[in-house]
Amino acid sequence: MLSTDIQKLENGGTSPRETTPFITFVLGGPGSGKGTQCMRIVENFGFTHLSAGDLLRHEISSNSEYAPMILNTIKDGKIVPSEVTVKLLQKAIESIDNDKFLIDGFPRSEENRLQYERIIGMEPNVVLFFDCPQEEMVKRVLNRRQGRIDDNEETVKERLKVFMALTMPVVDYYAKRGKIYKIDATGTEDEIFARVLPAFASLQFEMDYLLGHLTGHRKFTEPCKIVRLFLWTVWPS
Ligand SMILES: Nc1ncnc2c1ncn2[C@@H]1O[C@H](COP(=O)(O)OP(=O)(O)OP(=O)(O)O)[C@@H](O)[C@H]1O
Ligand SMILES: Nc1ccn([C@H]2C[C@H](O)[C@@H](COP(=O)(O)O)O2)c(=O)n1
Repeated sequence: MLSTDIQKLENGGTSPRETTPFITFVLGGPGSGKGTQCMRIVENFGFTHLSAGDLLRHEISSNSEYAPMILNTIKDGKIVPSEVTVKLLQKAIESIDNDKFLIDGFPRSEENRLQYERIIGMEPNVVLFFDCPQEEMVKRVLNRRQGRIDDNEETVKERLKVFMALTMPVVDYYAKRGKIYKIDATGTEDEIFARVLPAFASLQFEMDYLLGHLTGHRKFTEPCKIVRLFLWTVWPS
């Protein structure tokens, strides 16, 4: 057995990395605009976008052993067993050479979250929550017209029920830990992205610091900015 394989087992299956990646979970109801905004975050901040739904749809189209079960679960608007989804995420994270991941549509339930903690274990640094009224989500899903088997009135009703019953407790869990960044997901795509931008602008220093990307003069000037901001907060002039 290679030493990297041993380390892999000790890490619960995840390959050793030089730095722990910066992980952002992206949550919100069906059609709240998660995927749309993730594309913009990728363009602007260099994240790799991993959509749990896309990984599962890819399994269906590649006819894997799980394909029939995943297809039926998605058709019914329910949640695929966490072992399957977490394994797909783990494989994707291990195979991609980036240190910033946007994990979209995950964790969808407490079971998803616990399985992720057991197998992958990298704490999310921040959790974006796209907050959208149900009527707007239904309108967007029914207008999507991308041929998805779950974009119909009956399935969307079930997905909304599942979202309220199983995903909202995950949002509450991260809110209690101060990790939720809630975004009003109404309005145009541009208006919503304008609300997303400040989240990443304020995280830029933390990301660069944790990932060891502060180089040259920024090693000195960035901590100085934080100290100045702190002093200004305590003793505004
Ligand atoms: N601000 C917006 N206003 C109107 N339509 C939007 C807006 N943002 C996204 N859409 C459209 O709504 C549909 C759903 O958006 P998107 O796929 O990004 O949502 P999602 O949260 O990823 O959905 P799901 O969880 O069902 O995959 C898409 O057709 C998208 O083009
Ligand atoms: N963590 C997840 C993510 C997705 N699914 C299934 C059930 C969803 O309705 C469907 C589509 O996902 P979306 O593209 O809307 O994010 O995929 C799941 O079971 N577990």
